[in-house]
Amino acid sequence: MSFNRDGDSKLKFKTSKKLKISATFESMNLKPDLLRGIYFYGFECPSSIQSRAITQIISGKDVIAQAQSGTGKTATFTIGLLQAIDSKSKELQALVLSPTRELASQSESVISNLGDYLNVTAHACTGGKALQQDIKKVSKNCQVVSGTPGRVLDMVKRQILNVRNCKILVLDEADELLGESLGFKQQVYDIFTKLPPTIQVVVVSATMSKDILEITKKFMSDPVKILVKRDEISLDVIKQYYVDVDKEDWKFDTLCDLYDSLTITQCVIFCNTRKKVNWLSRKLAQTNFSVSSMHGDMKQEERDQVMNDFRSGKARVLISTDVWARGIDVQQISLVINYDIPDNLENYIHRIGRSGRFGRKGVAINFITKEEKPKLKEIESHYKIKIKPAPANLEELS
Ligand SMILES: Nc1ncnc2c1ncn2[C@@H]1O[C@H](COP(=O)(O)OP(=O)(O)OP(=O)(O)O)[C@@H](O)[C@H]1O
Repeated sequence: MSFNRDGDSKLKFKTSKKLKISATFESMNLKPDLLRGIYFYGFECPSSIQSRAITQIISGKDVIAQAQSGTGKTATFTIGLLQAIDSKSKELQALVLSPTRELASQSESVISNLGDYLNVTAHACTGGKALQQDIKKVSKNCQVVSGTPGRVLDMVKRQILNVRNCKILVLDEADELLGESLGFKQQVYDIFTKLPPTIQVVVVSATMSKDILEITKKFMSDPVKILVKRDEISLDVIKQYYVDVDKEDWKFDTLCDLYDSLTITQCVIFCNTRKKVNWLSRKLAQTNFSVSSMHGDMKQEERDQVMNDFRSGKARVLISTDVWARGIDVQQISLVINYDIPDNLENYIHRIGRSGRFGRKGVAINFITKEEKPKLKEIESHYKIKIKPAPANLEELS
């Protein structure tokens, strides 16, 4: 009933010394059209990770960039790779890998937007869609690919994706891509072996265990490291609570009591299995509560529809599995509910990080049965945080 520990209490890996901090985007010596793209996108000042990591990426070094969820890691690697793109060459020059299709598409959209004035050509290569569409897109003019490992590897093996001039590889949510649980590790290695030996590697995540850092030694050379201590990973802007539900059966009633607060802005409810997501959505629908749901067993068209509805605000409450835990950026989410406590320590941080984006306020509520109590304690001691009991009047939370 407890989490796997990585034994990283004596962290050997440390943030590199004397890192230059750029207080403004102007001071980063970016291409004028890239700078225009950044301002047009609405960014004024770089975040902490952006002011440290972008110039390191631009210098061509391998970089490990860890920063809390919602603090702008996507723009960090995007600005770095866009600066490296040679606009005269129409060949693939940058490859971004992500663990989910939705995240790969989201990153493609950020790359295309920030690179708009550079006329960058980017494409999302993700599973669940006809390969034919990808072939068409990447065969003529595609400078950046953002994809999931399975689809990208397939395209590289079939020589649809020509990687011979690829200069930079980004592993987003790197600890998930390089961990043992989802089976991406081998695919990522296989892709890596096909890339030019001079490839620059950038790895990014909010969570980075010692084991993962150890693995990066195999394919990164003397990387610049920007790391976050464990007790600083959890964001202060996200208030964390638990509700003692004692028995599993009581979770549903607690959720129904909360429903009005869920719909004030937007909310994500996490369950640990696809089956439970289906069960909970059905049960809420029967009780006349309007909810959407998404998990990895659904058809891609359905997943796309749910994403569109949720991003547009048409759907306000989303029930999902950990397929939604990482990276997805919807600024209006102010509440995350862990209907079940997640199965690993990292995903706790990623799940609650769907709220509290870029300094906004967020609330996370954990439903805890007697059996789940030890897991909550472990989360508290691992991240050195205190998760308080939710106030009796849950309205007070928002
Ligand atoms: N410099 C900036 N100024 C204003 N907003 C920013 C800036 N950088 C990023 N943002 C916004 O902050 C939000 C979160 O950024 P992003 O999704 O890159 O976070 P992240 O660190 O990758 O999070 P996660 O760990 O969840 O993947 C986005 O909506 C993004 O547009």
